[in-house]
Amino acid sequence: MKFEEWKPFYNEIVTTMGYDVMKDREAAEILQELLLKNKNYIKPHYLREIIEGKKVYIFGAGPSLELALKYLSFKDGIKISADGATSALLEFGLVPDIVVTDLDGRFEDIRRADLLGAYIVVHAHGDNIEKLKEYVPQLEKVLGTCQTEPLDIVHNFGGFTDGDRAVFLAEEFGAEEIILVGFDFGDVVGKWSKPHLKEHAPIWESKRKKFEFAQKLLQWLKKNGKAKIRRIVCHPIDYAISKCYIER
Ligand SMILES: Nc1ncnc2c1ncn2[C@@H]1O[C@H](COP(=O)(O)OP(=O)(O)OP(=O)(O)O)[C@@H](O)[C@H]1O
Ligand SMILES: Nc1nc2c(c(=O)[nH]1)N=C(CO)CN2
Ligand SMILES: [Mg+2]
Repeated sequence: MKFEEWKPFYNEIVTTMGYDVMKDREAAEILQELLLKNKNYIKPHYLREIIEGKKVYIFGAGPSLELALKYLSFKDGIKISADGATSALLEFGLVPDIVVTDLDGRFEDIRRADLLGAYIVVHAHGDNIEKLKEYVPQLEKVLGTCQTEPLDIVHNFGGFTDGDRAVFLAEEFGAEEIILVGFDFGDVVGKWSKPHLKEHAPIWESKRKKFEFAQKLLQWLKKNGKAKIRRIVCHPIDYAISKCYIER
């Protein structure tokens, strides 16, 4: 997505969510300085090499993620986890190829994924500056992103929440097919979404607004992008069996 296409979405997000544009810009500058100082940033073409022309599974943190990980194998594609979903993948013995995060998932798991070979796409925004300062120096292979104007080594491919940003990233780097897993949205937030959640939780107001933007952005991309985007849905049949299928 070009920055000019992203701008109207961002303006609406800032107005609805009450974000501070100057702080979002400051976060992007801080992330760029941290990456230059620690020399732990990667060039975007690394991601193109692994994504272009491929089937890409993108894992969100919705409640159905557990059933999908239990009953399906994801061997025939590249795996991108959105933040908290990284913990679930690791729990099921899968290592994501790429993690997309604003660093509010369980950091031990994000760092473990990095050490096991994943590229970590770290997003800078006005409300995660302290996390950037603490965690970015501990990572090895980072691609920086922001939601304001892109900088030399901090990119903006479009997208808002970790989940839909991962989808915009896959589109940007030429994925042929994108399959969403654990993208339930709805009224229940999956327990992997936040480190303090022990169980799936009823949705709170700011998260509901985030989900609305995420869904709107995904609709836009389905219409305007090149990749075919589909979703895996999983329903429990009884305590031992589940039915998972790809939505048409
Ligand atoms: N029901 C759901 N519960 C949790 N995540 C979901 C759900 N449905 C879809 N998702 C997607 O999975 C992604 C998981 O990311 P996660 O919740 O860890 O971080 P996030 O986007 O940074 O959210 P927040 O800003 O609230 O921390 C979300 O960004 C969202 O796009
Ligand atoms: N300023 C600001 N920007 C964001 C935020 C956030 O909490 N604050 N959360 C995001 C991920 O959902 C993406 N962008
Ligand atoms: Mg997050």
